[in-house]
Amino acid sequence: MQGKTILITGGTGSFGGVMVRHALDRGAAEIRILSRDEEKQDAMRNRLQEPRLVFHIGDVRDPGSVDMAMAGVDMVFHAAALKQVPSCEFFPLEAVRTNVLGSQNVIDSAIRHGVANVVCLSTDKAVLPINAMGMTKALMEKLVQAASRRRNGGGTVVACVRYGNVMYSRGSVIPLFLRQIRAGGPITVTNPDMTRFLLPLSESVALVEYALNNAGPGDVFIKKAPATTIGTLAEAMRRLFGSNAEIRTIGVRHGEKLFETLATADELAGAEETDDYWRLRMDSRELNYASYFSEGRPDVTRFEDYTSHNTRRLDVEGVIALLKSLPEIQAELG
Ligand SMILES: O=c1ccn([C@@H]2O[C@H](COP(=O)(O)OP(=O)(O)O[C@H]3O[C@H](CO)[C@@H](O)[C@H](O)[C@H]3O)[C@@H](O)[C@H]2O)c(=O)[nH]1
Repeated sequence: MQGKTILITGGTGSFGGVMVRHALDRGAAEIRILSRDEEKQDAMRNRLQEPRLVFHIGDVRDPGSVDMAMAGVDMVFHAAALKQVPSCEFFPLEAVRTNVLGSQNVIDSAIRHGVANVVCLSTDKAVLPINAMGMTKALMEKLVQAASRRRNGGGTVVACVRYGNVMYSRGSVIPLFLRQIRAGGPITVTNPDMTRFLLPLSESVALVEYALNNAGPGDVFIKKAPATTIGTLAEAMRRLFGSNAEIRTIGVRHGEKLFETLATADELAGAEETDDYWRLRMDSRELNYASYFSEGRPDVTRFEDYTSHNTRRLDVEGVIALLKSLPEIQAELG
């Protein structure tokens, strides 16, 4: 990132906040934020007081505003998205407009402007998707791969990262549980046996940087992560903040799964593994169905899906230790 011009779409969100600091530390020459909300931009501008930070009001749905922000950019982190599961269930076309068509606008603009690298942020909910948010993110991954095939591996490298629940991200369950504890309860648990992967925000930034440095066209990068049940998370929060608030089961929300899948057996069969990461290679075969029947993939059965049910499971103590490592929780504990 040293000396580079970086564009972060949706850059005023949780990810953007941490990535901006990281890129500044790494010596970025200019960081552009493309987002819709002038108030959030103003808050970030005042908080950081940083001349290398340049704000663009715009929307990934509007190709013109994307082009304006893209000129002269070296690398793009595409974080703009509709990401709340329930709201996307009620407004699926809005999710298509932002997550699918908006992503295509970003990819097209980056290729047209000769940007070196684009990293698109995807989610475990894009794997075997059942809700509109996940389905539109799955389509975003397909758009990345289609663009990568068309480029025949040259020019702009467009890749994805996929991760599970980012701990303490805006609008997510951990800050909600904390607000409920502060208010004396109840702590509302949808289903205590539901599991989710847990990823500190700092690790999601590290994953994006890893993808930036290692991506080939159309790759998807995954960070191995532990998981926990939501019942365990609620209990860990209660103990950490010395609360005896009631834990109340409220039932699952629209479009929710009991567990999430970060990668399927099929994907893992062709993947490269390191200690911390999986790199899923794009299936770069030609659209030539003759070869599909003569070149099967016998290795698929050696793997099983990588899910929040079968990954390393944290108990209450494990979750408390992870929570204590988060700067936001440290600030709350004082
Ligand atoms: O009052 C509540 C609200 C949520 N949950 C549960 O807490 C977990 C996490 O919920 P939440 O923090 O709302 O996140 P998700 O709906 O899992 O989605 C988040 O995590 C995804 C990755 O899996 C990202 O892609 C999404 O953008 C992000 O909103 C889920 O099991 C919920 O059922 C509760 O138990 N009680």
